[in-house]
Amino acid sequence: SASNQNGGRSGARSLSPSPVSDDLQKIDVNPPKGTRDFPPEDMRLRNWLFHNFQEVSRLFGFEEVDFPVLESEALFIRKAGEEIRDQLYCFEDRGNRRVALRPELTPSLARLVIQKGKSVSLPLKWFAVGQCWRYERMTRGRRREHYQWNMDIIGVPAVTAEAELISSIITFFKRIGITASDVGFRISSRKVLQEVLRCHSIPEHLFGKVCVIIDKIEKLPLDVIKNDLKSAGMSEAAIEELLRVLSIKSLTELEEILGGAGEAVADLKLLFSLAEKFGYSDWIQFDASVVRGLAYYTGIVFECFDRDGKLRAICGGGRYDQLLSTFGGDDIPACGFGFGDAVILELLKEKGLLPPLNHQVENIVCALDHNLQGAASMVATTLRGKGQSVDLVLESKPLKWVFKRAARINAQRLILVGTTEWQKGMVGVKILSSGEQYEIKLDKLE
Ligand SMILES: Nc1ccc(Br)nc1
Repeated sequence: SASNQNGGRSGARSLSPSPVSDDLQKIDVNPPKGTRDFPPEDMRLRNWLFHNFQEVSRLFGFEEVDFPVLESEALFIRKAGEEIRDQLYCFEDRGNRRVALRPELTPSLARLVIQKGKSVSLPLKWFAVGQCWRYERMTRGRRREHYQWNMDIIGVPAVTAEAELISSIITFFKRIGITASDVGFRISSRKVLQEVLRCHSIPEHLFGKVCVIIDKIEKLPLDVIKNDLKSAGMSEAAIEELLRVLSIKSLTELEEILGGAGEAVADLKLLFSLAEKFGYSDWIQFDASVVRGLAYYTGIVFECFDRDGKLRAICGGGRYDQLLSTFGGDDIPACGFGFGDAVILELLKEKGLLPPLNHQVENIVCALDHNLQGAASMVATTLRGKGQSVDLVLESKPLKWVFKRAARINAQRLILVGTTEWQKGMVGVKILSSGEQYEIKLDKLE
């Protein structure tokens, strides 16, 4: 027989609504390419990590700030050929504005400092933990978002600020069990590059572009680096001298080449002597090849690496004394770092240092009769009022189910609300670890 639109026989009118309407469609339940969900077990690890970020920031007297994930694209448009620019997650909004998902936090921080102007007193010590984005066309399976911890000191020209920032990162590492045997900091100053470029009369405006090219020295063949430097306007002689200086691994040798009068050597010597006083000399080394890939750094730059050499940089940062003035703000010195949430977790996994983090609830409360559901809600509310966590069983369930759930949520106590006990104003308590059980007046329960 002919089937009607509901798949039934002709003449027989289906009373139920059509099984499949136009609105229903099977959606992709995975998150967008390059992004992550945080189911409870991953969220617990993320919260643990962020709690340590926040605790260290508190120990160092920093104030928390945040900014919109969506920013004007103009904040990130720099002409130095940075990867961060090539991968900008940008679009035109419905108001025809060019906007971007922030790829980093520093420009937003600079914008807010300028916005605050004279209403804030320097130095500012601000920190943020925020999601940052990049759009990689060729998703080589790489992520398009990560969370970054940033700490920034605004208004301090001396390298005491950089020494403090490095100390904060080391404090974080110590909190989570990472030692100087696991990781190290490579430290240099872009003033090294600057002094070499000046010796060869390379114009200042090429500085950022040259730094971005040099940052790729470990990732690209040397002849590509040389060609890029030549295209950027450097002579063969300047390139050779630059590469020679970049291979220096000791401050003594650097001083021999650059002399002791320049800012680069002075800054680095002071930083290493402060490190001695902080007690973290074992964590750091001078390495002239460190330049970092952001165009706006102007002085000390540093990055943290895993000594086994298996992972990408764990974090990085430096001084950016010109950024605020390039945004039209005053000439205010600044330095900071970014610390992503991904590589550190890979390192902790490598080192067997991931913390055991289970869901835990102090109480599971269950009515033994459906007429006592209200009473169970009162018990739950009483306990919650005393700061106790409660998983309230919300439907009539067999006790076997309740015990299974109690085990699954790592409940410490089972509170049973039964008719006989409740008539006496009492509830049943079972300590799930020991099996001990007793009855108690509700107002005595704590
Ligand atoms: N800048 C940036 C943003 C997002 C990811 Br994932 N990596 C780097």
